[in-house]
Amino acid sequence: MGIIERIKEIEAEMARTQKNKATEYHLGQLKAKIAKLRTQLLEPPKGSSGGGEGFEVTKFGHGRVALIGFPSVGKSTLLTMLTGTHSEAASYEFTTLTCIPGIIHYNDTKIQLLDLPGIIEGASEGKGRGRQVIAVAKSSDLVLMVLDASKSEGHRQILTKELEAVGLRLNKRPPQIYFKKKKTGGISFNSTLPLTHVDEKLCYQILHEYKIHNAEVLFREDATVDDLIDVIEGNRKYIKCVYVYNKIDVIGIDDVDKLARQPNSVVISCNLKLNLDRLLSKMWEEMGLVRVYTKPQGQQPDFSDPVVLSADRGGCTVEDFCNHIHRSLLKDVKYVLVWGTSARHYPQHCGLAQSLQDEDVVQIVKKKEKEEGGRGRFKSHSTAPARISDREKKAPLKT
Ligand SMILES: Nc1nc2c(ncn2[C@@H]2O[C@H](COP(=O)(O)OP(=O)(O)OP(=O)(O)O)[C@@H](O)[C@H]2O)c(=O)[nH]1
Ligand SMILES: [K+]
Ligand SMILES: [Mg+2]
Repeated sequence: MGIIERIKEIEAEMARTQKNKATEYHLGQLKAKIAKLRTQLLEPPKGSSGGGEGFEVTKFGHGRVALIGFPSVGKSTLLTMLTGTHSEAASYEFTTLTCIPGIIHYNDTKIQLLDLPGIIEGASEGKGRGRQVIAVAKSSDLVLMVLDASKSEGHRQILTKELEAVGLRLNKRPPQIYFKKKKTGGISFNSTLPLTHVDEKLCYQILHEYKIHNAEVLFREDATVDDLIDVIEGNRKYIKCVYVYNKIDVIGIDDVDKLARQPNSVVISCNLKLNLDRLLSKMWEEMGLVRVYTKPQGQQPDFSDPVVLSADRGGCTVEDFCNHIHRSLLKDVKYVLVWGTSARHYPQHCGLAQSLQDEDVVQIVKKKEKEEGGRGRFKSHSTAPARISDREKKAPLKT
């Protein structure tokens, strides 16, 4: 029997099993069995390179965003509108067959947007080009789930399920469970609060299913058995997702209003160019990019050429900033001066651990180098943290 058939069989058994206290342990065990099989399913077949032809696109820019959705929801139309790169759009399904990259220029950063073939129910099991598409989604920093506003609301759930089946977790953070395999000592099970979903016996049973007999487990939240399995599997990918309802030109205003109120959702129409600005600003917000402007001593910062950092990828402390400029820079840094929202006063002397925020201005003071006199406008020691305003960007920063 193939892996997919075995998954189907266990799923059928779970559906047959009534949920109650007595079956709880058995159901937990079945969940773990399915998770193990799904992980097996993800392993690339022997002898293959893993990727898929037409799907190996080099990362480019400050972040990567993938367009995921059913066929003909308007993904290619959207890519063409946002990036200017042409991607064939047509009224028939599966117009797009490979991964097509474009670049969005936004807030002086470059964001790679990827158009992909439509996926269908069963994609996680290899239907259509589902597996390649999902692999690209996993390599992204943000997923835009494109939905047809005129179609069933159920599509959002079906797609979410497909993505979850291959270990993607949308708009979730990793469960607060500490888990460490040991060589000896048996299993130690603890929690920092009362648990309502998982008890010691269930945890032992799940670990047993994974043939783990020595480990330390500490629940720091009231997590579920699915959370525990995610932590044991350890291969889950937590990605932000914005739900994009396209084609609002063909539905009534009441329905548009309802969709727009869903969490993490933006309603648009490519045909009428409606609300694309809102989509871009939502995308920007979710990516959490941090632009930092370098101010050479005695000169103006170049406000068109930021160093772009991210808390999720690589971090955004002063140290990360220095490493970004040059690996060897760090050893020469005495301290840095920071202007912007992360500074308590202007300018603030900061160490390497200081976190930077979007639109901060940083001057690096090297060892043996004299710091700037601080005569300029930013020396004004204002106590309220403030964002470098557009006006200030245009005005000369005399120092
Ligand atoms: N009414 C309406 N139609 C749209 C809109 N955006 C795209 N379409 C149409 O929807 C159809 C499918 O568009 P595509 O961009 O090819 O969709 P896709 O998601 O890339 O499709 P596949 O590549 O086949 O998965 C085309 O006929 C588009 O003209 C919109 O905002 N409103
Ligand atoms: K299409
Ligand atoms: Mg397409």
